[in-house]
Amino acid sequence: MTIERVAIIGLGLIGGSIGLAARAMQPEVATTGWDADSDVRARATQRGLVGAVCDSVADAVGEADLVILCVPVGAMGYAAEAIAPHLRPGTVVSDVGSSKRSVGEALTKALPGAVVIPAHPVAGTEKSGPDAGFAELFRHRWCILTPGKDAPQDAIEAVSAFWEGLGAKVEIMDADHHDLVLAVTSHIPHLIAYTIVGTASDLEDVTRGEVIKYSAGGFRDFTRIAASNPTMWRDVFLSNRDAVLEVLGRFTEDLSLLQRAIRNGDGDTLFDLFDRTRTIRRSIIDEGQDDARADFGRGDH
Ligand SMILES: NC(=O)c1ccc[n+]([C@@H]2O[C@H](COP(=O)([O-])OP(=O)(O)OC[C@H]3O[C@@H](n4cnc5c(N)ncnc54)[C@H](O)[C@@H]3O)[C@@H](O)[C@H]2O)c1
Ligand SMILES: O=C(O)C(=O)C[C@]1(C(=O)O)C=C[C@@H](O)C=C1
Repeated sequence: MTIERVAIIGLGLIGGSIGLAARAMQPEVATTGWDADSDVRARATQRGLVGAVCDSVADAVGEADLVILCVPVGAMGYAAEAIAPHLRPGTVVSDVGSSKRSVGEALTKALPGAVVIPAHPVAGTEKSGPDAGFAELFRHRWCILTPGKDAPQDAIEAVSAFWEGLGAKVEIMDADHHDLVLAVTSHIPHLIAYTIVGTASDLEDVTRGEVIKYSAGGFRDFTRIAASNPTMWRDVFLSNRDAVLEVLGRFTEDLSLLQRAIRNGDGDTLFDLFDRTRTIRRSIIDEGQDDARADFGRGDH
């Protein structure tokens, strides 16, 4: 199948970035969009996030070959129910949710008989809303597709080609495996950042303002992550509960080992871990996974 018309539901950071990227890199594809928030629709029109920002969800999706739901994970089921009566036969429905098992189930339930190809672009920033999107967001970044085993191959290929056309690299994965991997690489790191910034803030009285005053280094990096969208991340943790709790259990065990090493003056344990993690950081840089962040200034502001 060929994708000639794409509808984007939710015109915040990710939906807006898809629209801008498609308009810049696949100008032959017509883009429509809709957002539940009228202020977002107005701003999306001003910024030209999609070719046409529609006044109704029906107008946005009615002619689409591909509809991409770009709303918080907890709203995916509602968004799918809203588009369901307006889809024509053959339209492929996808999403960009950060967790995949529960979203896939919600979409399949709300859209019986429709072709559903869940997706997750592993690219983003701590910003949100219609002003946050930019066309280069997905360049050189992974987009993971988690189609069910009965998903038609031509739809998988069409969605893959669309993402590759936005500059992304595509990988196919089982939804449960995705949720475990992303719990390790994305969800727990965000939880750790939220925790340390919250703990530091609670200690403000003890340190008499010095937490903020001297937050030039590592702590500042944590505050960027901890500034991420609260609605989005609440939904991610509630939707990926099992994998997050499993990884969190392992993490707290490892933290306890470090606690014991510090108490016992066991420098070898500390050094061995820090040496190993430095190697991991270097291998990530060598694989070029930091290129896009460096190129497009997504880091510290
Ligand atoms: N932010 C990231 O770094 C990142 C990266 C990859 C994937 N994601 C996923 O992308 C999705 C969107 O995240 P975002 O960062 O673009 O959020 P965002 O807050 O920037 O945008 C979400 C938009 O969805 C709209 N919306 C909410 N409910 C809706 C509904 N029922 N119908 C229509 N519009 C609705 C909101 O008004 C908002 O404009 C989430 O599922 C998130 O897990 C985010
Ligand atoms: O770079 C960031 O700020 C992000 O948080 C992006 C990030 C990530 O953890 O890597 C966040 C959530 C997504 O689902 C995908 C990407």
